[in-house]
Amino acid sequence: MQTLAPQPAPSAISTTSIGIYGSAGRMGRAIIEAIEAAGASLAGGVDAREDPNPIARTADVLVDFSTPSAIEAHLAAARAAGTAIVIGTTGLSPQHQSMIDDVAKDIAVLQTGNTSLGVTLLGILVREAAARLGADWDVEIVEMHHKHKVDAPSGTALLLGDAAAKGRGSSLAELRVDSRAGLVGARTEGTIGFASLRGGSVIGDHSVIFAGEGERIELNHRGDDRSIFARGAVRAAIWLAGQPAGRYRMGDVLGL
Ligand SMILES: NC(=O)C1=CN([C@@H]2O[C@H](COP(=O)(O)OP(=O)(O)OC[C@H]3O[C@@H](n4cnc5c(N)ncnc54)[C@H](OP(=O)(O)O)[C@@H]3O)[C@@H](O)[C@H]2O)C=CC1
Ligand SMILES: O=C(O)C1=N[C@H](C(=O)O)C[C@H](O)C1
Repeated sequence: MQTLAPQPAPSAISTTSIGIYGSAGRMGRAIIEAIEAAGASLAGGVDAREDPNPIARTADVLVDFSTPSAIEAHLAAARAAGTAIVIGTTGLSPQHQSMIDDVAKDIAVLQTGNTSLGVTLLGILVREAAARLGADWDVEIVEMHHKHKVDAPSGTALLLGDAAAKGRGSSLAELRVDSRAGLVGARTEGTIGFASLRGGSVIGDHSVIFAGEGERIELNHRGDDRSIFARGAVRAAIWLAGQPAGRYRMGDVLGL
């Protein structure tokens, strides 16, 4: 396992001006507070049915916590203005991922299902555990979120599943099994299962379970407050604003 050398949180007041796609939403509001706390400035916010282009031209960097159907227009606006963008929106399709790869040829793009420090580290631990435990250790991922969440499995669950699949030298597309119901048959060895729970005001809980014969390892993350995502998103934005074109990960920002 590599030695972890986390980068300290930036202490100097940032002068970066940040534009938000999805500014009136739960995350948008938390990000406005985090921008203020970081001493950065808010270039403005855009929500549904508003033109995404003007803010892309005035902001130093954009953050997107909106909805998958808006991603194409937001990427196009960022690319046309030459402005870096952090994408936190989840529920993205493989087509969205291809669009992001394409736009990242021209501008800096960081896409992640979770901007928190804790989940970024958890992804590394999951990959390591999956690599060290044999394929006879079954991997199951359980997530719970608030009742308003519209996508499942969560972006974080998929990020953690991807880490486990990579640890096994494979891809999540090959191993993924979504929630089971009915006479589904016995578990296929090597697959990665997902279960999604929804209710109340849960901010975001994730468990990665490695189940072996007679023993079990569980790696958990519990989010108590949206500020963990908002702080990470602002930190990522400030960092990304200075980067050349390319596709980046939260681990690049945090030095993990
Ligand atoms: N990566 C991470 O760390 C995290 C990711 N997320 C993800 O962020 C996304 C947003 O979550 P949350 O804030 O809870 O959701 P909300 O529904 O509270 O907010 C979504 C916002 O996006 C706006 N919106 C909708 N369509 C557009 C559009 N075409 N252009 C611009 N804005 C638009 C909505 O505006 P209106 O109300 O007018 O429709 C709303 O203000 C989700 O995909 C969620 O999973 C959430 C937390 C952490
Ligand atoms: O919609 C949410 O709230 C969250 N979404 C992200 C996800 O899909 O994983 C991150 C976090 O868990 C909260």
